[in-house]
Amino acid sequence: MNYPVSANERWEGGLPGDSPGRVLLHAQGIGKGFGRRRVLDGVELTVRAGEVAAIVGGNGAGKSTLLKICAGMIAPDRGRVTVAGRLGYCPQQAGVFGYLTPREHFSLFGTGRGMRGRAADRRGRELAAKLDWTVDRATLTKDLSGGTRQKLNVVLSALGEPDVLLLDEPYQGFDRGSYLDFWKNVWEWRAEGRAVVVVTHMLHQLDQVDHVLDLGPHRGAGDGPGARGIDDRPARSPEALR
Ligand SMILES: Nc1ncnc2c1ncn2[C@@H]1O[C@H](COP(=O)(O)OP(=O)(O)OP(=O)(O)O)[C@@H](O)[C@H]1O
Repeated sequence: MNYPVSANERWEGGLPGDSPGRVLLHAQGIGKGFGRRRVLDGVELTVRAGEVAAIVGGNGAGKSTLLKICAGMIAPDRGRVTVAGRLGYCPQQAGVFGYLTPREHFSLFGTGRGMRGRAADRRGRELAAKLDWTVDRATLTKDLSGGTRQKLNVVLSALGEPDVLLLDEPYQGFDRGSYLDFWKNVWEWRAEGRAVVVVTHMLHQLDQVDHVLDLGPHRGAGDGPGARGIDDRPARSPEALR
């Protein structure tokens, strides 16, 4: 998806009151089910330039499903998603190749986004360094540790300077220092005017994000969807979510 946001488009979901940036991601009335199970129902998410949104909820609440819909990986049953600009998506399961090195990934993914191979390699290593990862030339991706493979996943999503970053539990396997580095990157991306959406089970950072979309606890099949729609107020404190 690479649709411009038209100035006269009428959003139904309401917009954050005091955020200056233009809308970069707008998910409107999203509904999705699998078989008889409704997972998402009427979910709204609006993220402007320079904002960070967190998607929280219990296992099976539909967080990854919503992100995949926003990334254009799967279609919603109802509703629509509008993305302005370039999109970077970090899936929960890394889509990487075991017999390529990380640097080969940088070139491959970067050139796919219009970068020159060398520039992509350089930028990939810069982004890796920001996660405290010094990339060597020889190690194959299959031989990376789980946390480092996940860093590769994050770096690949951020290559090509996307306007909208969708990150699905991106720090799995990170040590504490790398976890803090990751959030530093998020604040930098926000400062650069990107829109960042993070699916997370970690509630510590929620008082620092601009929006929290709480998809509620997973209640099991038959209890209806966990999705309750966007909380488009300023982010609640972690205490409020417990
Ligand atoms: N392709 C699919 N086919 C059938 N059911 C699916 C499919 N994808 C997801 N589901 C179901 O939809 C529900 C929501 O899944 P999803 O992965 O979005 O949850 P989640 O909130 O990301 O969970 P977790 O916190 O465990 O990662 C689950 O019950 C899951 O089994």
